[in-house]
Order: sequence, then C-alpha cells, then structure tokens
Amino acid sequence: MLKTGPVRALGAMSGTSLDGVDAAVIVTDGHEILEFGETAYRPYSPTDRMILRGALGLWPGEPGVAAATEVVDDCHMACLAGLAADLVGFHGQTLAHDPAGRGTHQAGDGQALADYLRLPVVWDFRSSDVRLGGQGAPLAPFYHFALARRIRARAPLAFLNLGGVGNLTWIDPAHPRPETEGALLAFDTGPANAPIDDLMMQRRGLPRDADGALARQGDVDEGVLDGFLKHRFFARMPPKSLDRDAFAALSQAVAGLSDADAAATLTACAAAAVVGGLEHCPIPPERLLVTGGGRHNATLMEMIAAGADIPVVPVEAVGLDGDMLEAQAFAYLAVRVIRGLPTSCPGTTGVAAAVGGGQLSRPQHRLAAQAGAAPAGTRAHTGM
Ligand SMILES: Nc1ncnc2c1ncn2[C@@H]1O[C@H](COP(=O)(O)OP(=O)(O)OP(=O)(O)O)[C@@H](O)[C@H]1O
Ligand SMILES: CC(=O)N[C@H]1[C@@H]2OC[C@@H](O2)[C@@H](O)[C@@H]1O[C@H](C)C(=O)O
Repeated sequence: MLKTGPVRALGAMSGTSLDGVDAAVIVTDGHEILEFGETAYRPYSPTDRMILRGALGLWPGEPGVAAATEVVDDCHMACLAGLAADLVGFHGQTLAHDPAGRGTHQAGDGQALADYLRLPVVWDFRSSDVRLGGQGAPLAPFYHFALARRIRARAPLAFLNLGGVGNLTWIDPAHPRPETEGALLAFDTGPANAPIDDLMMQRRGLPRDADGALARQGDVDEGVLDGFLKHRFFARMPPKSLDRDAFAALSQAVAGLSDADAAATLTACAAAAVVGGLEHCPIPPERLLVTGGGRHNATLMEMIAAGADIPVVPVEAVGLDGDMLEAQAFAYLAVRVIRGLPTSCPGTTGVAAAVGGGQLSRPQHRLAAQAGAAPAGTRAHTGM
C-alpha cells in the first residue's frame, strides 16, 4: 500500500521552543498534497521541559540524554495514539546541532514509536544530509515547495518560520521539482522566539511575551542591535543553519536593560535577522508567508513588515495552518523517504547533491511477542 499512490501520513514535530509536540495528518503521494487531515498538540509538562532544557547541547550517550529521550518518546506516544495513519514521520527533539563538527542530534527512538503505534516510522531525517556535507537543516523547504504549488503561486514567494529559531525558504514555483537548480533557496535567519522566551522566563516567570505586548512598551537598544548584526553568522552566504543557543551572547547583551527594553531589543534582533535574510533571495519574493508561533507576536510581525518591502502575512491568509505546518512537513518528508525521493538539495541545506534522509523502523511488536520477549524499545507509558 505504501509503494505507490496516496499515503495517509502523520507527521510529528517537537521544535526548538520546547513547548510540546505538534502532530498533523496529510494525504500525499510524496509530490502533491492531496488533503489536510486531523491535528493534535500535546504540551510538555514543566518537569519535561526542565529535563529537555537540561539536555540541550548533549550528544548520544551523554548523561541526561536517556531521560530526555524518554520524555520525547512518551509525549509523542500520548500525542499520536489517537490519530489514524499508514505511516509516521517523527522528527524528534533537536538537542544539539553542529553540522560542521559533531553532527546533529534529535532525541527520540523511532523503533520504540513504531512498536507502540504499530506503524512504520521514518525518523532521523537530518543525519544523512550532514554526512554528505549539508547543514541538516532546514528540511521543511521541500514541503514549502509543494505548498507553493498547491496554492497555485505563479511568482517567487517565501515562507518564513518563526519558531525558537527562524528559517526562510525562497521558492520559484515555475520549476517542476524542488530539487531542480534554482527552485529553492533556504536558510536559518537567526534566533527568533527562543531568546525572547528565555528572557520572559528569567525575568517574569512567563513562557513567552504574549502577542509581543512587553516588547511594544520598550525601546530598542540600537547598540545591542548593531552588535548582534555584526555576528559572523550574518556574513555567511546561505544555506546555513543554527543551533538553538548559538546566540547566547545576545541574552547577556540585554542583561542591563529593563524588561521592556530587553524584550523590544530581542524582538528587533529577530526581525532584523529576517529582513537581512531577505537580501539573500535571488529575486525579491512577492510576499512573505509566515508560519510558526512567532506570527502571533504582533510586535515582531510589525517590525518585520516595517523592514521588508513586500507584504508580510500569516500563512492563514492563503488557507494554511501555521501551527501545524512543520508537523505536516515531516509527514510529507516521510512519504518522500519511503518512495526514495530526495528531501534536501544544494539550495536548501548546501548538501553536495539532492539526497533523501531518514531511516525507516517497522513495528517489531508481533515478532517480539511471539518470541516471548518484551517488545524492543517499549516501556511503561506514563501518559505524561
Ligand atoms: N501569542 C504568542 N505571542 C508571542 N509568541 C508566541 C505566541 N504563541 C506562540 N509564541 C511563540 O512561538 C514559539 C512556538 O512556536 P513553534 O511551535 O512554531 O516553534 P517550534 O516549532 O518549537 O520552534 P522551531 O520552528 O524553531 O523548531 C514559542 O517560542 C512561543 O513563545
Ligand atoms: C537542527 C534543527 O532542528 N533545526 C530546526 C530549528 O527550528 C527552526 C530552524 O531551526 C530549522 O532549521 C529547523 O527546523 C525546521 C522544521 C526545518 O528543518 O525546516
């Protein structure tokens, strides 16, 4: 059933903001998006978040990774259990990302999830791209390309994801395939919500600057903003990607500012990184379609719109779901993986040639049960 024709695929994303698991079903043949299906969201508990935060920057085998993996697996099992699908695309939680050095690390055990859900699971989407010299991120661009075709875009346009980190995909929809040279250019823009969330937690014990209300009350510190834009990341040509905490110095730079001025300055930094990123587009996109939680931050959206010469609108303007778009992307990519289609190319990650990522785990449950053994990778499910 999975070899040809449309597949009902379930994608799951646990993003850099560490808020929880987004899950979404789409029907696709790996090229076109035929249908959008059910969605689900499950937040991490405060304890879960603490465990995940404590594991950021860690690599497989290091202390703390097993506990983080258990949190990720349990939350996904609980979130995905009620959704009907033929195949799962499981991104996991990025704990560390260093494509030029140690590689990339997403916590999450695809075999355990396959056994629990009794469904084939595609996971570990980023490693093979990194092995072939790519950044391993961003990976949503191939899905953005399919969306551009679905909304019948005629002129080049761009998707912007405002998550913990920001990423931008420029698309020329005139090309037949995403891997065709000139069809896509993608890169991480810089930190987006992560430094703002961290500030709000430190200063106010709150998870975010809801709707950008605090930033709106403050003044931007131009000195901090100028220093931020001198970071060597911005001088690099795309494709390029970031680790969540690559800009730790930025949080220190606003330490002496009032809460409102610090929030305004971090928000201005996120916006300036996007506006600067637009300069990399081969020709100006006709509009910027914004997805991810940051599109709810009105101050951030206004700052981006003020610096960009093009309309900046949430993806809802074209009938898409900005809270679930990345989860849908990993459903789409999972189908491409089982069909042997590429999921990244030189224009999206800088990989040497178009490549398909991901490994496939099939459920072992029945075999293991027949052998009288505990199914590989399953464990007591806490339902947390
Ligand atoms: N109403 C809001 N106002 C301000 N910020 C918001 C709002 N709603 C969500 N956010 C922010 O959006 C982020 C969550 O968005 P999203 O789920 O798209 O990110 P993510 O997928 O975890 O990150 P990434 O895309 O980098 O992996 C959080 O940082 C959160 O603070
Ligand atoms: C290594 C990693 O997990 N990167 C994430 C992160 O969050 C946003 C940005 O940085 C993007 O590059 C990527 O996620 C999206 C889903 C992507 O791969 O397209």
